[in-house]
Amino acid sequence: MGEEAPEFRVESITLESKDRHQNAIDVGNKTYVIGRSDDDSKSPFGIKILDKLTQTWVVTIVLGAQPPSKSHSAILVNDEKILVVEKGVSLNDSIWFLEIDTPFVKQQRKIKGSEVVSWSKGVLGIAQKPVVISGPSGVGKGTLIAKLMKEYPSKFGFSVSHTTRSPRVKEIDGVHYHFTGRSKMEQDISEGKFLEFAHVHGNLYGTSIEAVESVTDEGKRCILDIDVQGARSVRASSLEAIFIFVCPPSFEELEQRLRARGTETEEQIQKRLKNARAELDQSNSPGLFDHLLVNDDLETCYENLKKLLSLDNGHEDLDDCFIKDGKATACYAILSKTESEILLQSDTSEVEKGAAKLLALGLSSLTGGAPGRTRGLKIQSVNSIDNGLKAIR
Ligand SMILES: Nc1nc2c(ncn2[C@@H]2O[C@H](COP(=O)(O)OP(=O)(O)O)[C@@H](O)[C@H]2O)c(=O)[nH]1
Ligand SMILES: Nc1ncnc2c1ncn2[C@@H]1O[C@H](COP(=O)(O)OP(=O)(O)O)[C@@H](O)[C@H]1O
Repeated sequence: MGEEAPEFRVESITLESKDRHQNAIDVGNKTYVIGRSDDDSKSPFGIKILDKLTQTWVVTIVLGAQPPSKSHSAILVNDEKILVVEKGVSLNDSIWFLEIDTPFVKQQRKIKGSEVVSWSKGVLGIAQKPVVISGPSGVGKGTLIAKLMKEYPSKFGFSVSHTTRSPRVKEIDGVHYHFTGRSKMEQDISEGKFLEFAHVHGNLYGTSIEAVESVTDEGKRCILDIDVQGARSVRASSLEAIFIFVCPPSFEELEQRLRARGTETEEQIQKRLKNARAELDQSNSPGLFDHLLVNDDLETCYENLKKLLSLDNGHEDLDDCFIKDGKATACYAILSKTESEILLQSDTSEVEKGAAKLLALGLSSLTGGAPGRTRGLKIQSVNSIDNGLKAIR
């Protein structure tokens, strides 16, 4: 959670501050003041909003992971978000969006009854859609996912959920789940760190935004094993995914598999079976699941799952960006803007070291956004100012 500005009247504020650590952006009746108020690089990266009509600071909740606290430049992209470009960090870490009025921010404003803004980190290229796998306990979701991860370790990554349930004998913290306490998890949920959460079989389960984004950042396709309530929440979120429901061949077979697994007490098995009936009923909810898979013979089901995944035409187009070395330190500042592109200019000293003088940042194919990353950024180097002007015309 970010800094909360106290509500007090201000007679005037100096918005044209030369302080390179702070920017002021006017949007309608508000002024967004972004950055540190002093030269101390350890001080937090603050956001303050001034209501220009009443000349008061608005108490604001800041959601999302924050940019590194370096110097930056900022520009309004549209009514929904502000682009913030950090200097002195790697290019991969330098592009951020402060969402001020996106659908997510509007929803959070309603929920929290307070002014809300949210950070979303900009990421080059488009990732493949995550895959949500749901189905009753004991149907074989974990078995299918384990097979997929074993056969394609570099293609798929598992979204490690948080849960308040106790670990089973062979489960490893951080691998199968992040095992956590209820109050800590509830606190993180209230701070907007979770994409979805649900009470399942008497425990709290949830997918943190970081769990999904860290898999996608590695260039892998993310697999989520979540219950039907979670699938519904993800459907309603900004995360575009493919939704698969795994059914048992019969209820008796499901019961047998649950018992044979031997990981639950009789009481827990009964609870899981009762919930299974409700989940099976919901699998036909209109518009919820894209595919139903029957897990009768394991190998046949696995082959069908693979077919479904290769049918999807999501694609990684990381190759169509010019900048391959996103890890090198970047010292770019915003130079100008059009509808679809923003031109970034590098420090002279960095240009002498071989950095491109100008970069064109394409904004036309952005996807996602808070509470996760903003994807689909395209960056191209531009050889000269003349070309740069052509690029932004
Ligand atoms: N909504 C939601 N459900 C989850 C999450 N992680 C696991 N689940 C679901 O919680 C239920 C119980 O999972 P678990 O305790 O591992 O038992 P199992 O399904 O019997 O193996 C399953 O339906 C999972 O799909 C999560 O992050 N969010
Ligand atoms: N097609 C199948 N036929 C028979 N047993 C299966 C099949 N798929 C999974 N199993 C077994 O059923 C049990 C439950 O599977 P699991 O993957 O743990 O289910 P889930 O993750 O959906 O709760 C495990 O012991 C697993 O080995």
